[in-house]
Amino acid sequence: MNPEHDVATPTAEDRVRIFDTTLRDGEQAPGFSMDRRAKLRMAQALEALGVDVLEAGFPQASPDDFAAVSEIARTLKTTTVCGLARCQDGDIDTTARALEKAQRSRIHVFLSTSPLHREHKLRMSKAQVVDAAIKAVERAVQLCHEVEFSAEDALRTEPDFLAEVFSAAVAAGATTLNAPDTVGYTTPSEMIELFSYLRAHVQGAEKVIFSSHCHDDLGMAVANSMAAISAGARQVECTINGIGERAGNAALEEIVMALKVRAPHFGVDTRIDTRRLYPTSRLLTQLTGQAVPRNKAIVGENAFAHESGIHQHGMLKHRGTYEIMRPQDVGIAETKLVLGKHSGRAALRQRLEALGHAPDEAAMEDILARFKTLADKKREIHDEDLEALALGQDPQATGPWRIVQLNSSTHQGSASASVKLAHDDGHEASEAAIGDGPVDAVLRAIERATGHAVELTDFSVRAVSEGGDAQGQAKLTARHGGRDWRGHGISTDIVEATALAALAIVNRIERQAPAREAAAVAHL
Ligand SMILES: CC(=O)SCCNC(=O)CCNC(=O)[C@H](O)C(C)(C)COP(=O)(O)OP(=O)(O)OC[C@H]1O[C@@H](n2cnc3c(N)ncnc32)[C@H](O)[C@@H]1OP(=O)(O)O
Ligand SMILES: CC(C)C(=O)C(=O)O
Ligand SMILES: [Mg+2]
Repeated sequence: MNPEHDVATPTAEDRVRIFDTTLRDGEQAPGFSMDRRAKLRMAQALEALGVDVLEAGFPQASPDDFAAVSEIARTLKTTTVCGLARCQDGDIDTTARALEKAQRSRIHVFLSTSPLHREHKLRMSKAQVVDAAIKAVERAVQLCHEVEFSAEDALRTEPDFLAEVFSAAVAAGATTLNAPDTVGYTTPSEMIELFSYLRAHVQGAEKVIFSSHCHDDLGMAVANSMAAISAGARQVECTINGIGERAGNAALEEIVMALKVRAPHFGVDTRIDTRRLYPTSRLLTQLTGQAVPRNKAIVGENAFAHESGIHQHGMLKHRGTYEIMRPQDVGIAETKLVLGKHSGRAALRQRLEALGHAPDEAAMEDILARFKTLADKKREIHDEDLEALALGQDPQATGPWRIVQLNSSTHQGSASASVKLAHDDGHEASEAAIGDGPVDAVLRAIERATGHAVELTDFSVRAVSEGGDAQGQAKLTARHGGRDWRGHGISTDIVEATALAALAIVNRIERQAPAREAAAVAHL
């Protein structure tokens, strides 16, 4: 790329308003419904993130959505709170009531303008559409601080008719004009063409803010939003993690970071505190139960993780070789070099050294060979595997402890568990414990029986098969001796899966302790 071309044409306004619709368009997609408590929590996080306008819901949709919008309107301090309404008196009045307590309120009225929607969905003529838009904006203007008008399916609307509707909406009092690509059909060059056309042909264009609202059906929502910005849009509508109808909306975090990382190219900025992007994304996944893909830009688990040796080697020399932004800038603690079958010597040695091992060249060759064999079998190699390799042990060994018997029960809020364990040296240990739940109780019983105290730092259970006898996989991370240890167990019973995972950790600790002591003595 020639850096000389990397400069945007300067525009009069250098700030893009972020209009977040996670709680409206995002929430209306299957699988993403949130109740009002969840919506309020998310709204507070979005205000802390620094969004300019927060579309809190569609108050006419349901009593709970009305209550959610009202509560958000009452709670937020600096963010403009917005509610969506059809061009119908009932919707507009309900939305106004929901927004009554907002420090700054916006009613967002919308109406389809494309021929397909006019003829088949609304059964309205062009004149009727213009008339309905004017009446709705005029009514809304009386009831809130500011009004946004959206021409649904704008990108499949005749441009001259779109300019006519928008001109009428401005005359009626709308101050933001939104041209949504409702079905994610358009391309970046078409976006530039349309926004340039609208800015030149809408009467009163100089008094209003043009906005884009892109869907991701063809995977171009963010690219189209960026194109709209480069053609003068100064509001973009987007959602955390890109959630929204069908394939979703443009992802907020991607737009914001594109504007930041490529600042000289776009020449405009936002008010977003980018360090809150990752925590906000995580909060949404917790509230909806919908995880983001590992390879999701900015907030996915792999966004700042590298497994391949060539990339890891480059990263160890200069992080700029394979990362265009710092993880800390989006709220992620650090870059991860994940060890797997694609890794090489450089990353392996770096991790071994971090764990306190300094193998010479010959030992390193041996560890590398065993590492590759293990990595072919196991997807990721963790610190405890490396420890075993460095200490000349078999990382896939099991024991010395195994479960002979396990019982757990829950009664009126209290849980207890008992375990009988057998050790390779022939002795058996039986212990019982109570806990906050059966999982906690079984962990306490195992600690007592084995004599190893482990502090649980992460715990997850997920189904690995379907049906009534589905297998559950428990994954535990525990802190012991100043480092993390991982274990996993699979069973149709999640308490047993947890016990197996805990025992895997205890066994690793016990297998490695004598070898580590011997290694330490050998170094003296
Ligand atoms: C592109 C978008 O994302 S638009 C927003 C989509 N979001 C939602 O629909 C979520 C909330 N929606 C709802 O809860 C319900 O659909 C409601 C409460 C709005 C309406 O429910 P109902 O009255 O039962 O109508 P229904 O949903 O079956 O059909 C929609 C009606 O709105 C009309 N309509 C659609 N858009 C508009 C509009 N912008 N302005 C005026 N009328 C509209 C349709 O023509 C249809 O009218 P009809 O009942 O006279 O045929
Ligand atoms: C209501 C409008 C803005 C919308 O969500 C769309 O057209 O996609
Ligand atoms: Mg939409």
